Amino acid sequence: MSRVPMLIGNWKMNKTLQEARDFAQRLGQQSMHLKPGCEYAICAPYTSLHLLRVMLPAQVQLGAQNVYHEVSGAYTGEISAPMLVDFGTKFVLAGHSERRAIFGESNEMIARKVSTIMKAGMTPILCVGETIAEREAGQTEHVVKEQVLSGLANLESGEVETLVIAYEPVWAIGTGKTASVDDAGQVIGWIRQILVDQFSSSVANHVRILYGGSVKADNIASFVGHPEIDGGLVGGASLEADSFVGMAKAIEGGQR
Ligand SMILES: O=C[C@H](O)COP(=O)(O)O
Repeated sequence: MSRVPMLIGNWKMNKTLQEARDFAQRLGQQSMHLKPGCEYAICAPYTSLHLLRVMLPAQVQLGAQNVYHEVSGAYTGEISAPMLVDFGTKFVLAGHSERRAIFGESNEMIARKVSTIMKAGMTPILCVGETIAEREAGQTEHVVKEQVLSGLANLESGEVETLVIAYEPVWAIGTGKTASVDDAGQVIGWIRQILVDQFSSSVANHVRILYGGSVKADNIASFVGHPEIDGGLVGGASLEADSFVGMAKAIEGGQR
């Protein structure tokens, strides 16, 4: 089956309101380049969500970078899924390697977030990927399998087929080093096989699996051109509207 490719920006902890406004204005001026054959979203800091909801071109959906698994209560500093739904948020990242490494999120916590996001009617983007030490020790397949299976542990098959997975080798994030298209395609192929074994071929064929790690306008088409890779989760290159549009054009111009 053919899956609609995705271009998802992750701003991480970047942009004041003025900077977010400048981005949205510039993107709006070029929105004719955001063609319907691809799905677009920006995962912004909470502080920019309202502004982006108002200002982003209609083709670009709203995403958040994190959520807490409880709905309300005494959890100082946290944001719940219903609060994100209020802003019109469609996607929420779960298990980004920066959350795992810097904030100590375990596979179990990530699984709770994934089901919370799904139950609230939003789409989780479950991020998985090995460190350089794990890759060099030949553990990539094992690590990714554990992250995928534990991340999805609280979902039914019908829920799994609507979610998005992002394979982001930790050593390729923000470093300028990308995985080769073949290596990324191989790991994403393993992930799809895990979904076949655990759920069914039909579920596995629906799930979009993205590559992330130093993706930009001049390399995204080669990733999306690989039959297993359904788009990009992009950090640095999503911060400028021109570069976001450059990636959209590259996907549109690529062979898929
Ligand atoms: O979520 C995005 C990834 O961490 C990739 O970031 P990057 O494109 O800056 O390498």
